[in-house]
Amino acid sequence: MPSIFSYQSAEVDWCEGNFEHSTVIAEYYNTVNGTALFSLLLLAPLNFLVLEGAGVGTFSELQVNHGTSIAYNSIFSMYFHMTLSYMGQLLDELSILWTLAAAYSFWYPEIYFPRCIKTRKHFLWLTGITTVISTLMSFVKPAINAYALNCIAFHLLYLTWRELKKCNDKRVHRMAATMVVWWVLAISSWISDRWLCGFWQAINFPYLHSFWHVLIAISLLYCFPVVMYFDISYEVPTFKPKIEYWPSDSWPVVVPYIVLEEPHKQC
Ligand SMILES: CCCCCCCC/C=C\CCCCCCCC(=O)N[C@@H](CO)[C@H](O)/C=C/CCCCCCCCCCCCC
Ligand SMILES: [Ca+2]
Ligand SMILES: [Zn+2]
Repeated sequence: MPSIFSYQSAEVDWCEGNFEHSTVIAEYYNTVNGTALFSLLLLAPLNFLVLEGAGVGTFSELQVNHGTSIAYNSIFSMYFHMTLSYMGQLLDELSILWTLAAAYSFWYPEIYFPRCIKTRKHFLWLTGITTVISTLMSFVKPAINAYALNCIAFHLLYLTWRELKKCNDKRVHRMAATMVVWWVLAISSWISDRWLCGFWQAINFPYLHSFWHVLIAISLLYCFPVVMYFDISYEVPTFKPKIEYWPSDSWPVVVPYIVLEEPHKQC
């Protein structure tokens, strides 16, 4: 019986051939492109500086904490693709589950709480209990965990749509549209790698999962400011958040971030 740390003991094996470029790294390109998530960490210092300057410390702390958990996602993803071990798969999936749980706990707008939940503290308990149960269930059939995690994106899409209906800030609509386009490209790559591997191998291009890593990281780069925009609108209604791009709007490659303007609430 192989150990849970053994190479290739995971239930899942991605389309890229194993040990083709290295004797210690099972899926070379999937491992290397796992670093794409680190690029998300750019967001943490940028928003930290801007929001701290405006005296809204709590948001920046959350950003930094979130940056840390995304760093873990990135490290566990690389470990998984390097070893294709059962432990690697669970660390990868469970770190995503707990990062999403933390994001929901802090940023899920109160107006969408279930009727029986009256305070954010109660919501924290609900999220915590749901996450612990999901963690235990994830050992039953690890191969379906990633599908379940991907379904959460549909809930995020639904929330974004509900919020956009109430919002007339064109920059937010544009940012949300950009996030969705990158996510569609990302999820198409992920599904294609899983379901059409024979085809990609036949044309000698089994690298779609490594594209997923980069595309989902870009989508999240746009997702965070959208989520923060709505959170600030609810939590600090005296400020009006505004989406800005670094280094400027006109550059082809930009990092989005939030600045705060007083007073007025638009969404
Ligand atoms: C009010 C809630 C706000 C939520 C904000 C979003 C917080 C993001 C939290 C987690 C980051 C996810 C990091 C992804 C790591 C990918 C690692 C990876 O590739 N793992 C694969 C194996 O290597 C595995 O098969 C993939 C599993 C599926 C992961 C699904 C993640 C969904 C994240 C939601 C993305 C939303 C983007 C915009 C949606 C329209
Ligand atoms: Ca493989
Ligand atoms: Zn991966």
